[in-house]
Amino acid sequence: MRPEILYPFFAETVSLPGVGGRIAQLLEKVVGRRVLDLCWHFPVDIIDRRNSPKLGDIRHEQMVTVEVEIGSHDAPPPRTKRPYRVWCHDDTAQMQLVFFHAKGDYLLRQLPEGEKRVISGKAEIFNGQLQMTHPDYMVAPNKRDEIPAIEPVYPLTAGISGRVMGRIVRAALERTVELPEWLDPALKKREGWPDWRAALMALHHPEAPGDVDPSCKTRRRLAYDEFLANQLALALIRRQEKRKKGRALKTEGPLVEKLIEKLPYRLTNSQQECIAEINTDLASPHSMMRLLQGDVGSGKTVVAMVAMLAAVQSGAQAALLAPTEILARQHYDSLTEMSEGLDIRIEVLTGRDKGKARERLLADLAAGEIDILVGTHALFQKDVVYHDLALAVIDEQHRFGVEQRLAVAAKGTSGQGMDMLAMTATPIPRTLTLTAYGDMDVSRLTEKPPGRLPVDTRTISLNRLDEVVRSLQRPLEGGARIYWICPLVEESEKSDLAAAEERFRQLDQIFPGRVGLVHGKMKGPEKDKVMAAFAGGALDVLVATTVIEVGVNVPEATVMVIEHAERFGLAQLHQLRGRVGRGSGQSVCLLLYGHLGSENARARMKIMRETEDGFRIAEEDLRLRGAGELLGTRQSGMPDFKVASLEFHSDLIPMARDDAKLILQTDRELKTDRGQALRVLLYLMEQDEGIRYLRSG
Ligand SMILES: Nc1ncnc2c1ncn2[C@@H]1O[C@H](COP(=O)(O)OP(=O)(O)OP(=O)(O)O)[C@@H](O)[C@H]1O
Repeated sequence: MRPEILYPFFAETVSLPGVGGRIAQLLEKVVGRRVLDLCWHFPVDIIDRRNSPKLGDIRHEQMVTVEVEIGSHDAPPPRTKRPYRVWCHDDTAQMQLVFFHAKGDYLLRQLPEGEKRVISGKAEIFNGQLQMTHPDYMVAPNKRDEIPAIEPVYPLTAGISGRVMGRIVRAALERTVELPEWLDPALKKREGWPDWRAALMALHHPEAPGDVDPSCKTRRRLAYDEFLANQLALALIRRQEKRKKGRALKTEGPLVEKLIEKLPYRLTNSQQECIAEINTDLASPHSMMRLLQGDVGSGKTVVAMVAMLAAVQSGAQAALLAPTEILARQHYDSLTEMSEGLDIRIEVLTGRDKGKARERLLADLAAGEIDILVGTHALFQKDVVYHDLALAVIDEQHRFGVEQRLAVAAKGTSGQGMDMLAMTATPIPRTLTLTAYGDMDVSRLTEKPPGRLPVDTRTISLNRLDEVVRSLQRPLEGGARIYWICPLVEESEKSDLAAAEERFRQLDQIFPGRVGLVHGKMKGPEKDKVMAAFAGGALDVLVATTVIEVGVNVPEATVMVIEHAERFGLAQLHQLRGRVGRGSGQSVCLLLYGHLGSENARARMKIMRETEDGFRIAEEDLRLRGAGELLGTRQSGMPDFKVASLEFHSDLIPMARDDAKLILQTDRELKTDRGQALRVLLYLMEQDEGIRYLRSG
């Protein structure tokens, strides 16, 4: 149960003064529903109103607070678009105050002719005339104090102005209370970190530009708190899993032997090493928590299959969780193909399966008649009951946080530990794996199957689109298959779709009957049909939005065209490029760029040309990642943090991990004063799933 001291933090924003239903709704979109969410809504900049020059000294676009005398009002004739203007002056110059859609009476009251006023806002010089449009503040000189010297600038949403957002956040902060200190005093002292509430207040009341810098000390304290909560939660869950009686699976047996015998290729050394590491875990009576990290196309599927067969030949079941329906079905197809002649039953279950068929499948699953179940999140819904699930494989390009992990663990046979194998193609740098996986063990596929040629990557301006399209003729005649990826347009799936549809029509005119289109808004079966046609060679060009997840495996595809490549993050580009170069043919990746406005975009293109090494790309990605600049960063499979930023604070992660470990060694059930405070922290950061494993205290 959430401690009472935190109640104010979890109150709804509508309970705040000045927040009605409409504002609460708008807030929910960008910030969230609760007071707590407002606490984490930090300013990104400041407005400094301390500059108070004479009118004659003002520069264009300067933020100023000036004392003036109000002159004449120049109201526009009715029903014209002209703005309302008010003249004012000091002893050096004149300035025009400009108001659109203004109410004259209101302005006459606010700015009576002949009176002094203090005005604050951004001044501009327009055709030689000094003016200020919609000043932020207009007060009588004796109320000058009402104008804040420095104001925080918050990220906004349409419908809520900066002023209103500032007021709402301040109202939320007033509700907050000091919380017991959960930090180790020595650490706090060493880092020079403030108390928790003081840190929160300071971040919302910046006094200098440095105070809104995410790497400032105050922000680091709160980031550390969040990492600490994350690491503690993971450690608690891991401890709980370890407490369960694990089971030893038979890693050697007829199924695995047969599979390896009939594979059309030899396993790479790297695959063999990973299989050996996994086998050691499976064969031991402890639960496995392992991450299989392998670059795109490194052959993770067969490694997972070997592990799943170990479960099956031990008389138990295995499940494979894929991030999307397409991938679930693709995994299902490739596992089914691999299992030919093995006499096992593999089935697939996604959100699409409903009614009688689903019921039958669930009945068979509960009866133990299904050996391997592949699917999406539907695998872990409440009514899905396994006969005896021993291994869950999570092929994960998406979030795999604490909650997801618990949902998976809940499907094991009661009281028994379950083995978990997470697979990721995102080569996340080591420290970062800690945030998603805690101290999970890691196996790495460092080698790609032999005979793969490097992908020839080129960057080309979108201005040369026609040329690019023409150049596809040759490879198509040679039997190549081509992916054409249309970019994600921020927050408007509609226009994504429109762009993709237009490109589809255009290409279809040039290569009639050979082009297919898949996008996120399509129904599952429709998508499958197009994918199958492309995989089978009935279609040669596949136009797709990136919503179509990236894990597809069509070894015959050798050309990848990515439109507006500059809009993608490095990790995503790498993933997409990884769809080609999976067979023995020479592959090409064409990165079509629109506008390489930023340094960063140029750097990303350059790195893509230079290397195919996923680890190098991941490091560069992290280095270059401008917060919010990249689309689709969520796909990297990392948990979302509210305060901490992987870009600025990742050095704190190992510290938090060690701290969490030590805490649980010395205060196993979080019973000491600090332990109690840490419980509060876990609830505050909404990482409290692990608390239920503590003896009450
Ligand atoms: N040892 C091997 N020798 C030759 N080909 C292999 C080997 N292992 C796997 N493959 C083939 O390589 C291709 C890629 O394998 P797989 O789909 O498992 O990659 P992956 O690691 O899942 O990559 P991604 O994350 O990009 O989907 C498949 O066509 C598979 O049959």
